[in-house]
Amino acid sequence: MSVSPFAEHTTRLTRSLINALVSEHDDAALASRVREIAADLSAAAEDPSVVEIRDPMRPRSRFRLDLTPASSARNPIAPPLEIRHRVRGAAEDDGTAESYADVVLPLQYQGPPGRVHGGIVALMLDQVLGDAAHASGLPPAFTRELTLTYDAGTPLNSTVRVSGRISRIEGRKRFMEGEITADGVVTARARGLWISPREQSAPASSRS
Ligand SMILES: CCCCCCCCCC(=O)SCCNC(=O)CCNC(=O)[C@H](O)C(C)(C)COP(=O)(O)OP(=O)(O)OC[C@H]1O[C@@H](n2cnc3c(N)ncnc32)[C@H](O)[C@@H]1OP(=O)(O)O
Repeated sequence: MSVSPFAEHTTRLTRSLINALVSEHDDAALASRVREIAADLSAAAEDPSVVEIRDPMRPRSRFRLDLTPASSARNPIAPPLEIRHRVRGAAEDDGTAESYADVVLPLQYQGPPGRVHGGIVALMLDQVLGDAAHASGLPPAFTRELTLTYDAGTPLNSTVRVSGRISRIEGRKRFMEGEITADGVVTARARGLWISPREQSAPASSRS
């Protein structure tokens, strides 16, 4: 579902406010940024219908009404995770359907200095693997198990790619795998199990 320009603009300004809070340690500098952001918020709220934004997110997530703290365009605590779909080709050339997002994480997502917090790494992989688990025609499923391996720091302030795909399906169970790469180097890997609740899967006679 698309998000209005006003809602997305307000989300972006709120992200800027969050960023100011973690970036500015001097109250005078913080106050200056707060005044600017407040003025922008007020100006947009004067007439939401005329608000325009550059490069709007085009949510392609399989979750129709995405309000999650992982990828919603109207939830400012979410990383700006615009999930897309592709079939791996060329270099990989295995024809596997994949969900992926290219994302830049600013300072509010920091764990160790200069690196993305491990919980945020897990959040993004959970969301992208969850999206991939809902490839067309498959019923809703929940994360049952998620195992992370942190191979290297995931950098802040530069584009990283979060990818996920189905490795195999057994009845109600979907085994998933994915990773985060920075400049083509894997920084974190995830393996997980998604399960459809019994009532959402096939009729009783064909349950697995
Ligand atoms: C509108 C936008 C929406 C956006 C949604 C975004 C979602 C983002 C991701 C999430 O946050 S999901 C939320 C976090 N996860 C949960 O809340 C799930 C909590 N768990 C459950 O609700 C239930 O455990 C679940 C529905 C997943 C499964 O319940 P069941 O009672 O149907 O499972 P059951 O224990 O019977 O296990 C099913 C099968 O898997 C097997 N199994 C369980 N754990 C396993 C494991 N770890 N490895 C291998 N097999 C396993 C289990 O043995 C069994 O095998 P059999 O069918 O052969 O008997």
